[in-house]
Amino acid sequence: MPLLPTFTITYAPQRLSLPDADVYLLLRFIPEAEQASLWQRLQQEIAWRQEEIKLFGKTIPQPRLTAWYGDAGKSYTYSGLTWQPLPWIPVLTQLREKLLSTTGISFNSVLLNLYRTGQDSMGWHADDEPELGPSPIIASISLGQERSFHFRHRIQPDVKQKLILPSGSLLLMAGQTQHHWQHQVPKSAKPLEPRINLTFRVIR
Ligand SMILES: O=C(O)CCC(=O)C(=O)O
Ligand SMILES: [Fe+2]
Repeated sequence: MPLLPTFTITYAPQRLSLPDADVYLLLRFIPEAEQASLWQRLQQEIAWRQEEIKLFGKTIPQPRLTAWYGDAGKSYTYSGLTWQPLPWIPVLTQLREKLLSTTGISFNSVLLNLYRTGQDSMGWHADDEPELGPSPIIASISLGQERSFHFRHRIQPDVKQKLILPSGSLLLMAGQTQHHWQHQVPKSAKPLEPRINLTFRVIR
């Protein structure tokens, strides 16, 4: 299997050495002292739901809880369903503003994922829906249990990069990343604590 250069962890934003991709990791986007209260607010204030998905003609519950917030009118079509976002609430508006001051990007929607245990996961996919435009920009914040995050190249699926996303980190995916790469959060056989992930997006 072709090996990509090892990714070294620092606390400055780092660009990953992935070919055909623009991916940056900032490990301490949410300071440690703020993580517990943010976690608590998100757990309590978000309208978490377990949605169903159709897989090979069968309807099954998604292996995680989700919620969708954003500007009115910015709907999103995904798995054949069109989702209307819930209106912004202060805890999410504050994070959106923090992202604006850090990245200069004004995000208008956010998909939240709650991975309850190591058995919750997200399968291989790319966030390349037409409403995300030709170069989707996604800002992904992680809180709680650190989890593995894998990239694989679309036309050379044995070219992979594996990361750990720790609590407080920000992963930015931009440019042509979604065209050339897929990503996943695999299940873990180990018992794991819950993790909340927020993926802020720009819907056209
Ligand atoms: O949980 C994560 O880190 C990834 C979530 C994700 O890929 C998505 O919401 O599209
Ligand atoms: Fe994704």
